[in-house]
Amino acid sequence: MGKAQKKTGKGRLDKYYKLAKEQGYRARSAFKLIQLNKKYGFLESARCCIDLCAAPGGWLQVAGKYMPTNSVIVGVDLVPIKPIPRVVTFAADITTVHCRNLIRSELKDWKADVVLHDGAPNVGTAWVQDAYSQSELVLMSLKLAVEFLVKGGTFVTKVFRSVDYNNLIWVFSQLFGKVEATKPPSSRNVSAEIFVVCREFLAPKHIDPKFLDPKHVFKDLSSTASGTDKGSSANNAQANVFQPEKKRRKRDGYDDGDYTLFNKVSAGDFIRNSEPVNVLGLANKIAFETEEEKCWLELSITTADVKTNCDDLKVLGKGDFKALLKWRITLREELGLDVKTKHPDELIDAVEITEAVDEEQQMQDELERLNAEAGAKAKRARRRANEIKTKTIQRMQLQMTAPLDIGLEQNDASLRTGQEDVFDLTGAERGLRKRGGISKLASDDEMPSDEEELEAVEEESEDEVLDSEEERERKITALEADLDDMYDVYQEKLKERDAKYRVTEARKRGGALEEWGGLSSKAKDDSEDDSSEDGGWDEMEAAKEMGDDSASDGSDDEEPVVGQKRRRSDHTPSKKTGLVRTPPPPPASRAAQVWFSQDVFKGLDEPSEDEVNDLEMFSNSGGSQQGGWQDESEGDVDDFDIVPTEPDGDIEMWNAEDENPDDVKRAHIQKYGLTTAEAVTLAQQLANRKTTKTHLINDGFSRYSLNAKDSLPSWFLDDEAKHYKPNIPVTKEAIIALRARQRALDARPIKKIAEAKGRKKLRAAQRLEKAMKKAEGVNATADMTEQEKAKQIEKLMRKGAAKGKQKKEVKVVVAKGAQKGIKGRPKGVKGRYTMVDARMRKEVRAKKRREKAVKKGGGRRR
Ligand SMILES: C[S@@+](CC[C@H](N)C(=O)[O-])C[C@H]1O[C@@H](n2cnc3c(N)ncnc32)[C@H](O)[C@@H]1O
Repeated sequence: MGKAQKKTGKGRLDKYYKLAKEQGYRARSAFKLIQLNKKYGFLESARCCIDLCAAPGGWLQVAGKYMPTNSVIVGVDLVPIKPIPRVVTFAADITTVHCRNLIRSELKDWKADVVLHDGAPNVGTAWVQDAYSQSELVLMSLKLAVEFLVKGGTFVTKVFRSVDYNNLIWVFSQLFGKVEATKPPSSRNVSAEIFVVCREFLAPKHIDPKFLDPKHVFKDLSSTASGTDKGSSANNAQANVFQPEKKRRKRDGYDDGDYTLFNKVSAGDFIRNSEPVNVLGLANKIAFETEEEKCWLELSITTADVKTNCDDLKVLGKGDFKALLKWRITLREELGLDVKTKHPDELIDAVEITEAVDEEQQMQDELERLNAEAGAKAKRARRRANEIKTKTIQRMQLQMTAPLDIGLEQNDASLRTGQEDVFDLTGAERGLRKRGGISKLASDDEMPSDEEELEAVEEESEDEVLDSEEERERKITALEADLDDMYDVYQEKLKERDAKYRVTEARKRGGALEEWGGLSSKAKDDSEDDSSEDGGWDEMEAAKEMGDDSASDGSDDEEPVVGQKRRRSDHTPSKKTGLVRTPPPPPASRAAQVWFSQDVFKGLDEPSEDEVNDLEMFSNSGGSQQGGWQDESEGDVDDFDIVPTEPDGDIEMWNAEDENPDDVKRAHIQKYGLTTAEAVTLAQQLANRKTTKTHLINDGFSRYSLNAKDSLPSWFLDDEAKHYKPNIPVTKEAIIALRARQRALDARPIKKIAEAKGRKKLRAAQRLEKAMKKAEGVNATADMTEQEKAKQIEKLMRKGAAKGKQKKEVKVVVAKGAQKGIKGRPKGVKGRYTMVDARMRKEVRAKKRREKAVKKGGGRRR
């Protein structure tokens, strides 16, 4: 058994407690139901469930999660339960009629598929009393269960290991087809609780009320069951002799008419009785009282040991009993009661045989033997399956079999070929071939054909010694190495194919920007290789040709690459021009091709003279910004990319690798503020002195930071980088603060509106300027009086300050009611107006639709 769990203090806050907190369950007990349901699966198919003693509601939450939507869930407890979505709860005592009525009124004539009971009375210190009231509560819950359960339904209850346990199980087995007691892993070892899952409710038409009456169940059942109890007197007597070491409980009390604790038998009875074993088992002492018996004491066969043994039979062991039985046989022969036909030892053998008849022991031995056999068999099967799998993978690499032959991997999406993000085994194979791995494998003389392999497997099953541990280890190591290789090849493929991936990788490595374009000479070689093979880039292109929109995401990302400034680590100056030669970029995606085929990009392939000069200057001076433009003067159009660039903000970004990461972070925070809820939470905690810098630093030394990564495979590390991260709790306040900031950002006008406002301002300024000029003209006029000038200027300025041409307001009059069908101006309407009616609205809308369709060119034409 494992280490005992602490039930107090921190021992309570075990992993299930934490899990419950993490997953939002109200009580750790939720996991008990989850585990019970995992084993028996009663919730998924249930449409109605009653949870008795449900507070605070952990089991209800689980029921709500696992049961189908629209199912009915009712929870009852002495204390009120906080609302849970789609769960009805009552506060009631489950032992009362009131509770029963409440459930009835809720369910009407529905029946429950599952009744749960995790009740525990409010326990005090008297254990026996507590256990009894728990058993009573269980019986009460059973009473409700039998009333509300549908035939075939399930009743799950918690019982305690106590004297009543067997009685309860007996009652359950009278009412249910299957009764199993189990202790889910989340139930603490120190707890005496056990969960009993009763399935297949028999729904008998009439249930004897005694089954549900604590008085009868907990008192009378033992006598009912005693008929089959092994501890009946005769059995006990045998057992006392053959296994005297075992102390048996006297479950059925004293035998009828025998109320004495001390039994004495006479030696004569023992010698003459045809069942001496029973005599030995039942008696406490063999007495030598008659004259004849006293004579037997004088015989040489009656040794001192025999005399002592006869004095107190209850303290004897198996050997002593054997000695007494031998003595009895010899004496009977002396007395002429038996003919000396058999050697006493033979008789003892017979006794031994009788002893072996101890069924319980026999069954246990047999079970142990069978278990051991089954275990060994399973181990052998596992080992063989591993072997076969290893070989199948090797064969697959040699294209001797399809991936579907491997049961496990065939479901693994990462192994499916023909998709962008797959763990491309074809590619892996190519990679291996490049590394000589496949050739190594292929040249391996030991590689068997299918038949050979089958034979080998058969041979192996005959001769298990061949499967030595070392051999297995060696093969597993080889397999792991192969898998690592495949993963590397897969990563390379990914880089070649997916621009997005390259960007992410580049960022991750803090500016390993040579990865950006995948344009190193090696990449070029690879791409050439690939072009002759299936899969890879060609496959993707082919997929796109076939209108595979899903790939267009990645291609969209590539668009900016053409015009962007790139940095290469691998730049070789051209012999002729001294320009930096870079391998060609991967062919643009279809979307990119369409985009760059527009007129506006025409001619961009050829740099102007000035640009070439600039480029030469850059390259000669060891400038690090190249790519994009093609150097046709080489006549090798596809081979070289040259990017003319000017130092700008981007360069700073690309050179970020040289900077101190802390400085970069600080600059980022200064520019954009804290952007994550975790960061805001920590900042608030620091500001409110809820934590200190030292604390945070100490917390930094966690399992995440001290995670040894030596000799771990790269695929594992990549995966861990994605998922093995500290979970920093965030506060409500942090979220509120971030949301407020986001709202403020959202409230800022969008660019278009800001531009429109700017235009408006500009026009107003232009108008004012125009008015001022005119006013100056008026002022300079000599043939106007000062008063006239002032009037004129005021008029001009007013006009200048006013908005542009105001649209004249048109009043819309709906042609209904009194206005319907009238000709001319409607009554009470002044100024410009327009009449509208429902017909007109439809026509206008239809017209607009048609216009739109014609514009798009795809609409229906009439
Ligand atoms: C262990 S808790 C149940 C936990 C629950 N299964 C969960 O997951 O949240 C036991 C509950 O039994 C309730 N209880 C005890 N006696 C009861 C009774 N006679 N009627 C109703 N509820 C009772 C207690 O109030 C207590 O809330």
